Amino acid sequence: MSGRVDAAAGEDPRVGTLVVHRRYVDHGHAHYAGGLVDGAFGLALFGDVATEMCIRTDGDEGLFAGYADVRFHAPVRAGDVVEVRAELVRVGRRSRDLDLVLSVVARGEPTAERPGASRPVDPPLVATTARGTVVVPGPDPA
Ligand SMILES: C[C@H](N)CC(=O)SCCNC(=O)CCNC(=O)[C@H](O)C(C)(C)COP(=O)(O)OP(=O)(O)OC[C@H]1O[C@@H](n2cnc3c(N)ncnc32)[C@H](O)[C@@H]1OP(=O)(O)O
Repeated sequence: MSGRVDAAAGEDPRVGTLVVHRRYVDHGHAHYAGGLVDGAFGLALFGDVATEMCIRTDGDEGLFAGYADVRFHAPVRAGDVVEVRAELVRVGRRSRDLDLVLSVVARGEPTAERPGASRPVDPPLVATTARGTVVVPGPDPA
């Protein structure tokens, strides 16, 4: 897995912070016909990228409070390489809202002759999107 963080200007200086992870979808995750991966796999990756976001913005792993508007736009398959992005879009007192996107950036195309054949997916295929809310600890009482 790789990670990258950028910050952009916003009302709260943390708004616009971006965290990106990449991950190979190993064949142990294939759950349905055709190597299809279950939707919960993507939600677990959203949890990981949200955790790094909380670490970056608040010095704590945070806790996921909920998801809104989870959408599965396209399948994720074993052998894919996926990119997961979290962008901080709102900072509350202890809550933080994240826009979450999982895209397929490479996909396996195995054949009998070349079982390892795979190609980059360009532009990336948006597979799953959601809005998530995480909660971090409040400031220590003085
Ligand atoms: C990102 C993680 N590292 C990885 C995970 O995925 S953790 C695994 C899944 N999550 C959990 O197991 C968390 C279980 N839930 C809890 O522990 C608690 O419910 C909570 C910590 C998430 C919230 O509890 P509490 O601290 O008592 O909340 P409040 O004091 O009432 O509210 C604090 C702020 O959070 C907002 N909020 C609370 N619940 C929700 C919700 N379901 N959806 C959206 N927002 C929620 C609440 O509005 C407060 O916001 P502000 O502080 O005013 O900004």
